[in-house]
Amino acid sequence: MSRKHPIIAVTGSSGAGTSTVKNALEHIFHLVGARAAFIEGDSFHRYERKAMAEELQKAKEEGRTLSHFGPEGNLFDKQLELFTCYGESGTGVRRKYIHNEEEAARHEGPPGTFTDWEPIPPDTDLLFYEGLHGGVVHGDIDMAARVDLLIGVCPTMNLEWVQKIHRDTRERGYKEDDVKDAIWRRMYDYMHYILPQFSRTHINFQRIPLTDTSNPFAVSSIPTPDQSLVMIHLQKPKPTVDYKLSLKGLIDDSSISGLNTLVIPGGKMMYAMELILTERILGLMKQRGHLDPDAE
Ligand SMILES: Nc1ncnc2c1ncn2[C@@H]1O[C@H](COP(=O)(O)OP(=O)(O)OP(=O)(O)O)[C@@H](O)[C@H]1O
Ligand SMILES: O=C(CO)[C@H](O)[C@H](O)COP(=O)(O)O
Repeated sequence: MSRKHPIIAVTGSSGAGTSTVKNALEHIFHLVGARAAFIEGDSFHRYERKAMAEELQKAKEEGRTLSHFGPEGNLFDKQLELFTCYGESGTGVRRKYIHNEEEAARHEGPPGTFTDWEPIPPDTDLLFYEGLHGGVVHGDIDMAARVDLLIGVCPTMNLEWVQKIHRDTRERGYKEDDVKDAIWRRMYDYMHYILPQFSRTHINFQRIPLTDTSNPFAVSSIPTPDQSLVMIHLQKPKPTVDYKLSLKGLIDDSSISGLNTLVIPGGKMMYAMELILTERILGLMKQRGHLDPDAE
């Protein structure tokens, strides 16, 4: 945690929709005049694609677990180094993992490789991490402890798979069977490193489909916002009754379903995020003594 150099992290599994939520956050940063250093979680993978395939084969022969969800597949120490360094001095290094041809053209490197490490831009107001491990805890590594605002994006599991299957087959060129294998291979690490993060978050957003996603591999299109609800769990700080009631009043057709949970129509998710997160981000900006006077 850092008053002077805060860190905001959006954490979720592959296909959960963290990149989509990043767009809402970018909009809020623009509204409040916050300059952010953007960090992509996939850039902390340990191996490039070809090396990962070789390591996966070795792990299979040796009966070891290896996936992009766990410590063997990622440089948690390097990510912690960035979070620590940024919190202390507002500096650090970043790189990108190039997923496909489109990104390859943008970053001048082949798909499945990393760009070089480079310093993050100077004079930013906050660091924004989006990826798999914003709140991971493993051994001596406690990423969550370094994060000032940790947001979980966790659709119901079937919907998460639907989104991953669509994205990987349509945008990343994988076959359905490859995606099936990847989901299966990652399950141990999913349970041990991805899921526990959602108990450390400040807020979780969980999209709930209202169409039949019972067989994710047979779903022809991703449920639209109108075909879903969103559960918002306000974990830290615990919201007051007045705050919950005011949110309910501001979001049409919402309901309070539990002590700290609100359910809203799927189409209102971006609005709700703006409503809830803008205030929290303004709070972080105030703490560091940097606030655009027009932002409120
Ligand atoms: N709220 C949403 N409504 C409809 N579709 C969504 C929503 N969120 C995500 N999707 C769809 O799900 C797929 C995965 O979303 P996205 O790329 O944001 O996931 P991700 O968590 O960033 O994945 P990764 O970290 O692996 O890149 C995309 O096709 C996206 O359009
Ligand atoms: O989205 C992912 C993790 O969040 C990808 O699975 C990961 O980045 C590796 O990509 P690829 O298998 O295409 O090399």
